[in-house]
Amino acid sequence: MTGRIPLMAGNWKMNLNHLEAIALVQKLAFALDDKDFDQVEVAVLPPFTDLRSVQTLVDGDKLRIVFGAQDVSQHTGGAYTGEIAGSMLAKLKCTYVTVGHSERRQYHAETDEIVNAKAKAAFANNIVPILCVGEGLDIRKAGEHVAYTLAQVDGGLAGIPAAQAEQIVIAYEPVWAIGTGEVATPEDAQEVCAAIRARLAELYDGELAAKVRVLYGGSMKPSNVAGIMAKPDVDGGLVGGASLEAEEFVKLVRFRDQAVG
Ligand SMILES: O=C[C@H](O)COP(=O)(O)O
Repeated sequence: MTGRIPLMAGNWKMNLNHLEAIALVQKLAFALDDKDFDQVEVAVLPPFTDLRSVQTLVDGDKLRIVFGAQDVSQHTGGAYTGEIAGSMLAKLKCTYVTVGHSERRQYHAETDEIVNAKAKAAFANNIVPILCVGEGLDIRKAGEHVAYTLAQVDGGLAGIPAAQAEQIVIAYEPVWAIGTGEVATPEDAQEVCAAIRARLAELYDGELAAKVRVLYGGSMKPSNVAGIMAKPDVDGGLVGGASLEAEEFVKLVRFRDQAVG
Protein backbone atom coordinates (compact mmCIF):
# COMPACT_ATOMS: atom_id res chain seq x y z
CA MET A 1 0.00 0.00 0.00
CA THR A 2 3.11 2.13 -0.39
CA GLY A 3 2.11 5.79 -0.41
CA ARG A 4 -1.40 5.05 -1.57
CA ILE A 5 -4.30 6.14 0.63
CA PRO A 6 -6.66 3.19 1.05
CA LEU A 7 -10.15 3.62 -0.36
CA MET A 8 -13.13 1.93 1.24
CA ALA A 9 -16.07 2.35 -1.14
CA GLY A 10 -19.59 1.18 -0.32
CA ASN A 11 -21.47 0.07 -3.40
CA TRP A 12 -25.06 0.14 -2.22
CA LYS A 13 -26.32 -1.48 -5.44
CA MET A 14 -30.15 -1.23 -5.74
CA ASN A 15 -30.72 -0.66 -2.03
CA LEU A 16 -31.86 2.29 0.11
CA ASN A 17 -34.20 5.09 -0.92
CA HIS A 18 -33.15 8.72 -0.48
CA LEU A 19 -34.42 8.92 3.10
CA GLU A 20 -32.58 5.75 4.06
CA ALA A 21 -29.51 7.10 2.26
CA ILE A 22 -29.53 10.24 4.38
CA ALA A 23 -29.88 8.16 7.54
CA LEU A 24 -26.95 5.92 6.64
CA VAL A 25 -24.62 8.78 5.68
CA GLN A 26 -25.52 10.57 8.91
CA LYS A 27 -24.72 7.45 10.92
CA LEU A 28 -21.36 7.08 9.14
CA ALA A 29 -20.55 10.75 9.71
CA PHE A 30 -21.41 10.40 13.39
CA ALA A 31 -19.32 7.27 13.87
CA LEU A 32 -16.22 8.23 11.89
CA ASP A 33 -13.79 10.92 12.97
CA ASP A 34 -10.95 12.95 11.47
CA LYS A 35 -8.43 10.25 12.34
CA ASP A 36 -10.38 7.78 10.19
CA PHE A 37 -10.61 10.20 7.29
CA ASP A 38 -6.91 11.05 7.55
CA GLN A 39 -6.07 7.38 7.10
CA VAL A 40 -8.71 6.10 4.71
CA GLU A 41 -10.79 7.66 1.96
CA VAL A 42 -14.41 6.73 2.61
CA ALA A 43 -16.83 6.69 -0.31
CA VAL A 44 -20.46 5.74 -0.77
CA LEU A 45 -21.98 4.84 -4.13
CA PRO A 46 -25.75 5.16 -3.76
CA PRO A 47 -28.41 4.64 -6.43
CA PHE A 48 -28.98 7.62 -8.75
CA THR A 49 -32.16 8.63 -6.94
CA ASP A 50 -30.22 9.20 -3.70
CA LEU A 51 -27.36 11.27 -5.09
CA ARG A 52 -28.91 14.71 -4.71
CA SER A 53 -29.85 14.01 -1.09
CA VAL A 54 -26.38 12.68 -0.28
CA GLN A 55 -24.74 15.65 -2.01
CA THR A 56 -26.88 18.13 -0.07
CA LEU A 57 -25.97 16.44 3.21
CA VAL A 58 -22.27 16.15 2.45
CA ASP A 59 -22.04 19.76 1.24
CA GLY A 60 -24.25 21.23 3.95
CA ASP A 61 -22.45 19.53 6.83
CA LYS A 62 -19.02 19.66 5.15
CA LEU A 63 -18.60 15.92 5.61
CA ARG A 64 -15.38 14.21 4.60
CA ILE A 65 -17.30 11.29 3.08
CA VAL A 66 -17.11 11.34 -0.69
CA PHE A 67 -19.71 9.86 -3.00
CA GLY A 68 -20.27 8.68 -6.50
CA ALA A 69 -22.57 6.78 -8.81
CA GLN A 70 -22.82 3.14 -9.84
CA ASP A 71 -23.00 3.69 -13.58
CA VAL A 72 -22.71 6.37 -16.26
CA SER A 73 -23.88 6.52 -19.83
CA GLN A 74 -21.30 6.26 -22.57
CA HIS A 75 -23.27 9.00 -24.36
CA THR A 76 -23.08 12.70 -23.64
CA GLY A 77 -26.82 13.36 -23.75
CA GLY A 78 -29.94 13.15 -25.89
CA ALA A 79 -32.45 10.43 -26.72
CA TYR A 80 -31.22 7.63 -24.45
CA THR A 81 -34.18 6.87 -22.23
CA GLY A 82 -33.21 5.92 -18.72
CA GLU A 83 -29.54 6.83 -19.09
CA ILE A 84 -27.61 9.30 -16.92
CA ALA A 85 -24.86 11.41 -18.49
CA GLY A 86 -21.48 12.06 -16.92
CA SER A 87 -22.17 15.80 -16.97
CA MET A 88 -25.23 15.21 -14.78
CA LEU A 89 -23.13 13.30 -12.25
CA ALA A 90 -20.48 16.00 -12.34
CA LYS A 91 -23.12 18.62 -11.59
CA LEU A 92 -23.92 16.63 -8.43
CA LYS A 93 -20.22 16.66 -7.55
CA CYS A 94 -19.73 12.93 -7.84
CA THR A 95 -16.12 11.98 -7.21
CA TYR A 96 -16.39 8.40 -8.46
CA VAL A 97 -18.42 6.16 -10.70
CA THR A 98 -18.15 2.40 -11.01
CA VAL A 99 -17.87 1.11 -14.56
CA GLY A 100 -18.01 -2.50 -15.66
CA HIS A 101 -19.36 -3.97 -12.45
CA SER A 102 -19.92 -7.68 -13.05
CA GLU A 103 -23.66 -7.20 -12.50
CA ARG A 104 -23.71 -4.67 -15.36
CA ARG A 105 -21.62 -6.97 -17.53
CA GLN A 106 -23.86 -9.95 -16.71
CA TYR A 107 -27.38 -8.47 -16.66
CA HIS A 108 -26.92 -5.57 -19.07
CA ALA A 109 -24.55 -7.17 -21.56
CA GLU A 110 -21.84 -4.58 -21.06
CA THR A 111 -18.79 -5.44 -23.11
CA ASP A 112 -15.22 -4.22 -22.57
CA GLU A 113 -15.86 -1.70 -25.36
CA ILE A 114 -18.86 -0.25 -23.54
CA VAL A 115 -16.99 -0.25 -20.23
CA ASN A 116 -14.11 1.56 -21.90
CA ALA A 117 -16.49 4.16 -23.38
CA LYS A 118 -18.03 4.67 -19.93
CA ALA A 119 -14.60 5.14 -18.33
CA LYS A 120 -13.84 7.77 -20.98
CA ALA A 121 -17.22 9.46 -20.35
CA ALA A 122 -16.36 9.64 -16.65
CA PHE A 123 -12.92 11.16 -17.27
CA ALA A 124 -14.39 13.65 -19.72
CA ASN A 125 -16.40 14.98 -16.78
CA ASN A 126 -13.60 14.84 -14.21
CA ILE A 127 -15.12 11.87 -12.45
CA VAL A 128 -12.80 9.03 -11.47
CA PRO A 129 -13.92 5.65 -12.77
CA ILE A 130 -13.69 2.64 -10.53
CA LEU A 131 -13.06 0.01 -13.20
CA CYS A 132 -14.42 -3.35 -12.05
CA VAL A 133 -12.86 -6.56 -13.31
CA GLY A 134 -12.88 -10.18 -12.25
CA GLU A 135 -13.55 -13.72 -13.32
CA GLY A 136 -16.41 -16.16 -12.88
CA LEU A 137 -16.12 -19.53 -11.18
CA ASP A 138 -15.62 -21.54 -14.37
CA ILE A 139 -12.69 -19.37 -15.37
CA ARG A 140 -11.13 -19.63 -11.93
CA LYS A 141 -11.53 -23.41 -11.97
CA ALA A 142 -9.80 -23.50 -15.33
CA GLY A 143 -6.90 -21.52 -13.86
CA GLU A 144 -7.46 -18.70 -16.34
CA HIS A 145 -8.39 -16.01 -13.81
CA VAL A 146 -5.32 -13.82 -14.15
CA ALA A 147 -5.33 -13.75 -17.96
CA TYR A 148 -9.10 -13.17 -18.06
CA THR A 149 -8.97 -10.31 -15.58
CA LEU A 150 -5.99 -8.67 -17.28
CA ALA A 151 -7.82 -8.79 -20.62
CA GLN A 152 -10.63 -6.82 -18.96
CA VAL A 153 -8.06 -4.33 -17.66
CA ASP A 154 -6.64 -3.94 -21.18
CA GLY A 155 -10.11 -3.48 -22.64
CA GLY A 156 -11.22 -1.01 -20.00
CA LEU A 157 -8.10 1.13 -20.36
CA ALA A 158 -7.84 1.10 -24.17
CA GLY A 159 -6.95 4.54 -25.45
CA ILE A 160 -6.91 6.14 -22.00
CA PRO A 161 -3.86 8.38 -21.68
CA ALA A 162 -1.47 8.15 -18.73
CA ALA A 163 -2.61 11.48 -17.27
CA GLN A 164 -6.06 9.95 -16.75
CA ALA A 165 -5.01 6.36 -16.07
CA GLU A 166 -2.92 7.43 -13.09
CA GLN A 167 -6.11 8.57 -11.35
CA ILE A 168 -8.18 5.46 -12.05
CA VAL A 169 -9.20 2.98 -9.37
CA ILE A 170 -9.38 -0.68 -10.35
CA ALA A 171 -11.53 -3.08 -8.36
CA TYR A 172 -10.78 -6.78 -8.59
CA GLU A 173 -13.99 -8.59 -7.83
CA PRO A 174 -14.05 -12.33 -8.45
CA VAL A 175 -17.65 -12.91 -9.47
CA TRP A 176 -17.87 -16.14 -7.46
CA ALA A 177 -17.19 -14.17 -4.28
CA ILE A 178 -19.80 -11.43 -4.79
CA GLY A 179 -22.73 -11.62 -2.40
CA THR A 180 -22.09 -15.34 -1.89
CA GLY A 181 -20.27 -15.26 1.43
CA GLU A 182 -17.52 -17.06 -0.49
CA VAL A 183 -14.56 -14.79 0.10
CA ALA A 184 -11.30 -15.00 -1.80
CA THR A 185 -8.31 -15.67 0.41
CA PRO A 186 -5.89 -12.79 0.98
CA GLU A 187 -3.47 -14.69 -1.27
CA ASP A 188 -6.09 -14.94 -4.05
CA ALA A 189 -6.71 -11.20 -3.82
CA GLN A 190 -3.00 -10.38 -3.75
CA GLU A 191 -2.22 -12.60 -6.73
CA VAL A 192 -4.61 -10.80 -9.05
CA CYS A 193 -4.17 -7.29 -7.61
CA ALA A 194 -0.39 -7.64 -8.08
CA ALA A 195 -0.91 -8.89 -11.63
CA ILE A 196 -3.12 -5.86 -12.35
CA ARG A 197 -0.41 -3.53 -11.07
CA ALA A 198 2.21 -5.30 -13.17
CA ARG A 199 -0.03 -4.90 -16.22
CA LEU A 200 -0.36 -1.18 -15.50
CA ALA A 201 3.43 -0.96 -15.48
CA GLU A 202 3.51 -2.66 -18.88
CA LEU A 203 0.74 -0.52 -20.36
CA TYR A 204 2.11 2.74 -18.90
CA ASP A 205 5.07 2.70 -16.52
CA GLY A 206 6.10 1.63 -13.05
CA GLU A 207 5.62 5.05 -11.54
CA LEU A 208 2.02 5.19 -12.70
CA ALA A 209 1.40 1.61 -11.57
CA ALA A 210 2.66 2.48 -8.08
CA LYS A 211 0.13 5.30 -7.83
CA VAL A 212 -3.04 3.47 -8.89
CA ARG A 213 -5.24 2.03 -6.18
CA VAL A 214 -6.36 -1.54 -6.71
CA LEU A 215 -9.28 -2.64 -4.55
CA TYR A 216 -10.65 -6.05 -3.67
CA GLY A 217 -14.39 -6.70 -3.68
CA GLY A 218 -16.43 -9.79 -2.83
CA SER A 219 -17.97 -10.64 0.56
CA MET A 220 -15.59 -8.30 2.38
CA LYS A 221 -16.56 -8.08 6.02
CA PRO A 222 -15.05 -7.21 9.41
CA SER A 223 -13.87 -10.80 9.93
CA ASN A 224 -11.79 -10.93 6.74
CA VAL A 225 -10.87 -7.31 6.01
CA ALA A 226 -7.64 -7.16 8.02
CA GLY A 227 -6.09 -10.17 6.28
CA ILE A 228 -6.99 -8.90 2.83
CA MET A 229 -5.86 -5.33 3.52
CA ALA A 230 -2.52 -6.60 4.85
CA LYS A 231 -1.56 -7.63 1.34
CA PRO A 232 0.78 -5.15 -0.33
CA ASP A 233 -1.12 -4.71 -3.59
CA VAL A 234 -4.61 -4.40 -2.07
CA ASP A 235 -5.44 -0.74 -1.49
CA GLY A 236 -9.01 -0.94 -0.26
CA GLY A 237 -12.37 -2.52 -0.79
CA LEU A 238 -15.40 -2.22 -3.01
CA VAL A 239 -18.00 -3.39 -0.55
CA GLY A 240 -21.57 -4.45 -1.24
CA GLY A 241 -23.59 -6.05 1.55
CA ALA A 242 -21.42 -4.88 4.44
CA SER A 243 -21.70 -1.25 3.32
CA LEU A 244 -25.44 -1.13 4.01
CA GLU A 245 -25.04 -1.20 7.80
CA ALA A 246 -23.13 1.71 9.32
CA GLU A 247 -21.63 -0.38 12.10
CA GLU A 248 -20.23 -2.97 9.67
CA PHE A 249 -18.90 -0.42 7.21
CA VAL A 250 -17.20 1.58 9.97
CA LYS A 251 -15.37 -1.61 10.98
CA LEU A 252 -14.14 -1.99 7.42
CA VAL A 253 -12.89 1.61 7.39
CA ARG A 254 -11.11 0.73 10.66
CA PHE A 255 -9.60 -2.42 9.14
CA ARG A 256 -6.42 -1.88 11.12
CA ASP A 257 -8.38 -2.52 14.34
CA GLN A 258 -9.87 -5.81 13.20
CA ALA A 259 -8.44 -9.20 14.04
CA VAL A 260 -6.88 -11.15 11.18
CA GLY A 261 -9.41 -13.91 10.52
O1 LIG B 1 -19.40 -3.92 -5.60
C1 LIG B 1 -19.35 -4.70 -4.66
C2 LIG B 1 -19.20 -6.11 -4.87
O2 LIG B 1 -20.05 -6.58 -5.85
C3 LIG B 1 -19.15 -6.94 -3.63
O3 LIG B 1 -20.43 -7.18 -3.10
P1 LIG B 1 -20.55 -7.99 -1.71
O4 LIG B 1 -19.64 -7.26 -0.75
O5 LIG B 1 -21.99 -7.91 -1.33
O6 LIG B 1 -20.07 -9.37 -1.99
